[in-house]
Amino acid sequence: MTAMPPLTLSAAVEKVMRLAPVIPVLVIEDIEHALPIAEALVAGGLPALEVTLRTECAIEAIRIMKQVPGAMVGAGTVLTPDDLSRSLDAGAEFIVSPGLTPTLGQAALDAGVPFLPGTANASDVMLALEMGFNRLKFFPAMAAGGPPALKAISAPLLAAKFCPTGGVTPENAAEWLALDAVLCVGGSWMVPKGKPDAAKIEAAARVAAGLAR
Ligand SMILES: O=C(O)C(=O)C[C@H](O)[C@H](O)COP(=O)(O)O
Repeated sequence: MTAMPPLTLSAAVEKVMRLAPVIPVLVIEDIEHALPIAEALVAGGLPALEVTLRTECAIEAIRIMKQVPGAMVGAGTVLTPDDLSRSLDAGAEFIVSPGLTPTLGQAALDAGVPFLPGTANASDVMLALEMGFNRLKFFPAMAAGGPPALKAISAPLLAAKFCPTGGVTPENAAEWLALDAVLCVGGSWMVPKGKPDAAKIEAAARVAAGLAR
């Protein structure tokens, strides 16, 4: 793949972030769950799906979820260039990481893939900006200080826009989405552990998709 210049990649990340107010963060324990979960989330209005590489079947889940019309499937918990390349081989359309290392950032730039690196403080954001990334995850959002922390961090770093993730809930999502620096939030609450209940997942997705921003 030809590497895209960083600005184009930022626009591509922003497109993913603007698909819906919430990006579901998914931990797929059983490959049989992948299709019903993706179908229910997309039906409920959440097309961007982040499949975390925390389970054995995550890479296969990316392949399967991509079959759902309208789904935009990305990989989360991408920690190394090897994780990144396995995700891309499976067809991941965007990459999310809990943090940022120069090695991983460079691998994402070389691959020309939309990349949402995790940041938790001003230095993290400055490193990301230095590398050409300005659409960022804020992680762990609540533990790192919640909305007041992100408001303070983003005030001098105007180029950066965020997807807070980690401790975001249906109760606090609106407060995050009201911040100027926030384009969307990430969260796992729409899909509880265990055998998926498609109707419940779709209903939770519909509420999440209806959040104002
Ligand atoms: O796996 C990753 O790449 C992460 O960075 C962590 C996830 O974003 C959070 O674990 C989601 O947090 P909750 O919505 O509080 O469950």
